[in-house]
This record gives sequence, structure tokens and C-alpha cells, in this order.
Amino acid sequence: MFEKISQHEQVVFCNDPSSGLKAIIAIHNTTLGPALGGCRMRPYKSTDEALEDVLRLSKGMTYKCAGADVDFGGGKSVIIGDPTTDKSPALFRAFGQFVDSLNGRFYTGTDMGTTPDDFVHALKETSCIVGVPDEYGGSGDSSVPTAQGVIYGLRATLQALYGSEDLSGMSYSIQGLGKVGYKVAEHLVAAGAHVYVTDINQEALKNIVEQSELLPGTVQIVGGNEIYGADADIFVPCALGGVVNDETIDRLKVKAVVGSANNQLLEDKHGIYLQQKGILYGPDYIVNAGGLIQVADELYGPNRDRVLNQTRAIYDSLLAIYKQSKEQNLSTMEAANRFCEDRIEHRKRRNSFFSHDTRPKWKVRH
Ligand SMILES: NC(=O)C1=CN([C@@H]2O[C@H](COP(=O)(O)OP(=O)(O)OC[C@H]3O[C@@H](n4cnc5c(N)ncnc54)[C@H](O)[C@@H]3O)[C@@H](O)[C@H]2O)C=CC1
Ligand SMILES: O=C(O)CCC(=O)C(=O)O
Repeated sequence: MFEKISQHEQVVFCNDPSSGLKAIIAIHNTTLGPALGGCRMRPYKSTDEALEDVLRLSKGMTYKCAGADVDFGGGKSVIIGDPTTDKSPALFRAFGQFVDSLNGRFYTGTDMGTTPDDFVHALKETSCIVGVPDEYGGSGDSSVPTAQGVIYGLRATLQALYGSEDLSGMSYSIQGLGKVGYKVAEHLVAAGAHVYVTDINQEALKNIVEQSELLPGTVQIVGGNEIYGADADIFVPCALGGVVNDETIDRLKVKAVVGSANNQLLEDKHGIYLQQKGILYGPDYIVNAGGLIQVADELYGPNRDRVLNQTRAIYDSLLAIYKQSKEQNLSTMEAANRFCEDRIEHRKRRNSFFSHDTRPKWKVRH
């Protein structure tokens, strides 16, 4: 086990038989501040699969926090269960108690399979919850700024590819029409684009088709596997991670991959393969940082303008990473990783120079 978690500071297994909660919290690195990251709920096939996911996701959060320049570290949690049948107030309250037991080392909120309303129950047990609805003192649905950030990422990518950031007239293949993917699809169709969409949820597909009838762009539904070969300009993964892999890369006809899904590359080497194939990759943790920016900002007192400005900066960060990758002949993922690792290293030196006990410097509202 220690070999498996060797890059992480702490991993907590949470078991509450009375509510049925089985969860894992992983804290990857707290150099920049207390760990922050959402909670994913999935019917994982095994504990190993859940552990693998939470370890990868929490590491990604360390890089995402560094890339977005927020004073938090990398953490994430997963609940093993089916989000359509296994949710209950008791389950989220039990989860909240485990989060509280970490005494401010870990803050959490929504991710795939969970919604802001779920965390209203957890909030009764701990103040270390972010992204609950406004009426509960939170900053609301973090998928709104995440989707905005994806749109800035798409604009920057079009700018890098074609010298124009105009979204219209282009085509996009979107995988997953959940909280983030749906908003991205809606925005693109409203801009006059053609989108190919796929989801395992038929209701989400029906909704976007109905919505598109009122908008200038068009929507075409494709099968789960067909999305990889869709004749689109940009592939926009907004569901699971690991979708850019040995099998799918050969099928991609797109010029770029830019989406919200965490850990899109099965392994970092797939970023190099994309580069070799002439496909521009927008590193996921740079593109999808909008939600993180909002929930991190919430702890200083929510301010929508501040969040919007910081989310807009995703455009510039991405262009800077594309430039660096070109100049240094690195994949865009390698360029992004270097940028974030430098920031963390720099802060590590400052932390130890001043003191070991200055975090956290904000007061959390109760
Ligand atoms: N919600 C947020 O603010 C953020 C989300 N992300 C990432 O973005 C991705 C999407 O997140 P959310 O929209 O919040 O999740 P969600 O649970 O609201 O939506 C996910 C959607 O993907 C669909 N889906 C699942 N498996 C699929 C498959 N094999 N093929 C096609 N569709 C499939 C689901 O039916 C659902 O509609 C996740 O990887 C998440 O970690 C990243 C940063 C922030
Ligand atoms: O969006 C959130 O609520 C927290 C940030 C996060 O978990 C993520 O960016 O994956």
C-alpha cells in the first residue's frame, strides 16, 4: 500500500456501515495550502479501482491549484456507490464527519456524480465544504465557471491553431453532457457551431437536441465509441478520464483535444503521442480550473467578478503553455507540468524559509 501511495501525504479510508458509506479521501500535496478537491461518486468495480482514481485525481488537483495560482494543495475524494440509487442524507452526513475529522486539512465539494445539494447534508457536519448553493452560504454550482473556463480554453486553442478565436463555424465532439458538458454544448450551439454529442444518459441527449432547436448551431448524436472518430475540429472530453489512450488516439481526426474531464490522458506519454500526431492538447488541469477558482475564492467571501477575471486568465495561461511547448519542443502536458512544478518548488522554499505553521491564513465562515 505504501508503494502505491508513495507520492501522497495521506490517504483515508472511510467506512460507515449504517449509512452504507464507503469513501476514500486522498491528500496529495499541501505545499501550497490545505488540500482542496471535489468528491466523485461512482459504482467503482473494486476498491482498487476507486483508490487508483482518487490518487490520480488528487495529484491532478495539486497541479491544478499551482496552475491557477490558488493557495490550496491537491486532494480529492471518491464515494463508492451508484449516484442514481445509493445517495441519502445520512450517507453525505457520514462523509461530512470524516471530512471534519481531518481538521481543515481537506476541503471538498462536487465532482462527477455529485451535486451541490448533496453537500448541504455534509455541511451540517463540517465547515470544510465548498460549492453549496448561495442560500447555504456557498458560491453555488462550480460547474458554471468550469464550463466558462473550457470555453476560454477552446478560444485560446482556436487562436493558436487558426489565428482567430471565433467559436462559430467550427465543429466539436463532446463526450458527456453532465453539469459541465451540457453548459459547454449549449454555449457552442448558441455560438453557431456544429456539435457531435454522446452520453450514456438519454435524457441529457434529448434535452440538448430540444434546446438546439432554438439556437443557430446544430447537434448530432453519435454512439459512445463513434465520438472518437467524429469528423470534428476539436474533441471535448467532459466525462471520464483516461479517454486519450493507445486505442483512441489512432481514431481521432480532430486538430485539438480540449475539455473538462480530469486526467484525460491515460498516461503522460499519450500527450507526446498527440503531439506526434499533430493534435494540440489543452492540458486538462489548466482548462478545467474554473470550478476550483470559484470554490477557492469562496473561502475569502464569494466575489463573482474576481472569479470571472481569474477564469478568463485560463485563456492566457493556455496560450503561454502552447508557446512554451513549441519553443522548448515539449508536449503541452510536459510544458504545463514544468510550469506547475516550478511554482510548487518555489513555494516550498519560501514555506520553509519563513515558518512551518503559517497555513491556513484565511478564516472559514461558519
Ligand atoms: N463539475 C466541475 O466543476 C468540474 C468537473 N471536472 C471534470 O469534468 C468531468 C465532468 O464533470 P461533471 O460534468 O461535473 O460530471 P457529471 O456527473 O455532472 O456529468 C458527467 C456526464 O458524463 C456522462 N458519462 C459518464 N460516462 C460516460 C461515458 N462512458 N460516455 C459518455 N458519457 C458518459 C454522464 O452520464 C454524465 O451526463 C469529470 O471528469 C470531472 O471530474 C473538472 C473540473 C471541475
Ligand atoms: O469544482 C470543484 O468543486 C472543486 C474542484 C475540483 O474538484 C476539480 O477541479 O476537479
